[in-house]
Amino acid sequence: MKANVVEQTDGSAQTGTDAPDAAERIVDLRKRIDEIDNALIALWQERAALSQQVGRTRLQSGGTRLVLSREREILERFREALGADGTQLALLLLRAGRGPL
Ligand SMILES: O=C(O)C(=O)C[C@]1(C(=O)O)C=C[C@@H](O)C=C1
Repeated sequence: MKANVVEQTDGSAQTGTDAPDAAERIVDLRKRIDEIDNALIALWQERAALSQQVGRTRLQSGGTRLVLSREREILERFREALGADGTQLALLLLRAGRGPL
């Protein structure tokens, strides 16, 4: 393994380049990537909690655990926007909320 693919002593991952300008740019770009990842994690958790609330509300009112037409709508939206990966992502999102089928 190359020395520049291990972690630095401060715990941050190395940039993978020895060129200082490129390393600086990479560190900068990674800041935004980390912000986006944190936002995605928070949104993921919020969505799962909302989905569970919807499920509880429906079950307590005598309704069904799932609404497959709604799931199809969501899967289609993600597929249209992101292609096959979107479908996989939507399947994971749905599972995070309502649990496995
Ligand atoms: O929208 C609903 O009716 C939900 O229960 C939420 C949700 C979802 O996570 O989006 C979860 C389960 C249902 O089968 C459909 C959609």
